[in-house]
Amino acid sequence: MSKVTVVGAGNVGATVANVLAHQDLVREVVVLDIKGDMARGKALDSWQQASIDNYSTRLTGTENYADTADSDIVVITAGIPRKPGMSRDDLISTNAKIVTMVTKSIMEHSKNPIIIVVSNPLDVMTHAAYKASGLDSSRVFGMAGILDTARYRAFLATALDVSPKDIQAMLLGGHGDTMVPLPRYTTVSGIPVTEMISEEDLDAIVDRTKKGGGELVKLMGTSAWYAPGAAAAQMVASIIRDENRIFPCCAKLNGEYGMNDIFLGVPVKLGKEGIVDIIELKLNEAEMDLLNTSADHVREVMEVFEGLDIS
Ligand SMILES: NC(=O)C1=CN([C@@H]2O[C@H](COP(=O)(O)OP(=O)(O)OC[C@H]3O[C@@H](n4cnc5c(N)ncnc54)[C@H](O)[C@@H]3O)[C@@H](O)[C@H]2O)C=CC1
Ligand SMILES: O=C([O-])CC(=O)C(=O)O
Repeated sequence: MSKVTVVGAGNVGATVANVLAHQDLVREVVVLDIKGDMARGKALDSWQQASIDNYSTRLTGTENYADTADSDIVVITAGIPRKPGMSRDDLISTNAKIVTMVTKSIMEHSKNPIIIVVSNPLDVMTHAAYKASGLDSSRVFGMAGILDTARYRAFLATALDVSPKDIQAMLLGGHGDTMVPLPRYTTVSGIPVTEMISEEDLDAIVDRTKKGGGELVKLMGTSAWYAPGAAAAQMVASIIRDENRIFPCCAKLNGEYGMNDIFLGVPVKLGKEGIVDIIELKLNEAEMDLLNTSADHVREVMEVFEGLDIS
């Protein structure tokens, strides 16, 4: 495995490329954007950082899909981000066209890549890429849960005054305000989080996590990029290293959690062929209700997608 393409050289795409280069895991990262000079500029800037930060990964920028030929992994970040007052779902008509077009162009030059989708609204854009690619669903999935749990872990680390490194957490559902952080599956160095924080404080953190993307949009006028970029790069690393790490990712369900034909955040094992396994948690009734509500919301956005004229 040695070639990764990142589509979109904006805030998230440039960060994914830069973090990946720092991991020094792949021979080549190609950054593609309709703004070719922006892609070339950001790739060149990152490449000029190589001797300072000690990596060999070669970065190049382009607007030409021929340069993405034979990519092992493609990370799609192309599309518009939201502005204050918007929901991720408001991006659908613009981003559905972009993600579909990008995926088709990628598939003209790479036979069997793994595609990681980042563009929003995430769950439905992952479906769009899956549909446009014709790839097996084990090779097309979305980044959201690593970011959402990272926010949850950061808020908990602040509240408990501990390192975020020691907080382990799982989260399910769509990448929106209906996402389902799981306190029952949250530990601090093996200690159940519920033994370390009051129910009231934990509820407030769960609520803040659900709205975590919006909090940053409000602060910055556009959406986040450092943690999202690092999260996508972490998925790439698990695949390249064939590590079988378990992360919450947006995956196509084939009967798991009693659902079919829907892309939703669930724990998956990520290895060199993509999703090796989807892990089914033994949810209690309240958790299952929350997951069903989140799935219903994703289905509503799917209906909007099905009604769009993408061609
Ligand atoms: N899944 C997640 O957790 C997250 C998702 N996002 C989403 O990622 C997407 C990108 O966000 P940012 O990087 O902040 O936006 P940005 O505006 O900084 O960058 C987007 C880039 O996409 C490029 N682009 C647009 N159409 C294209 C096309 N047809 N082909 C190639 N490139 C194209 C633009 O020229 C621009 O450089 C947004 O949809 C945003 O909502 C952002 C953060 C987290
Ligand atoms: O909030 C947004 O629009 C971008 C995103 O998905 C996130 O940062 O979680």
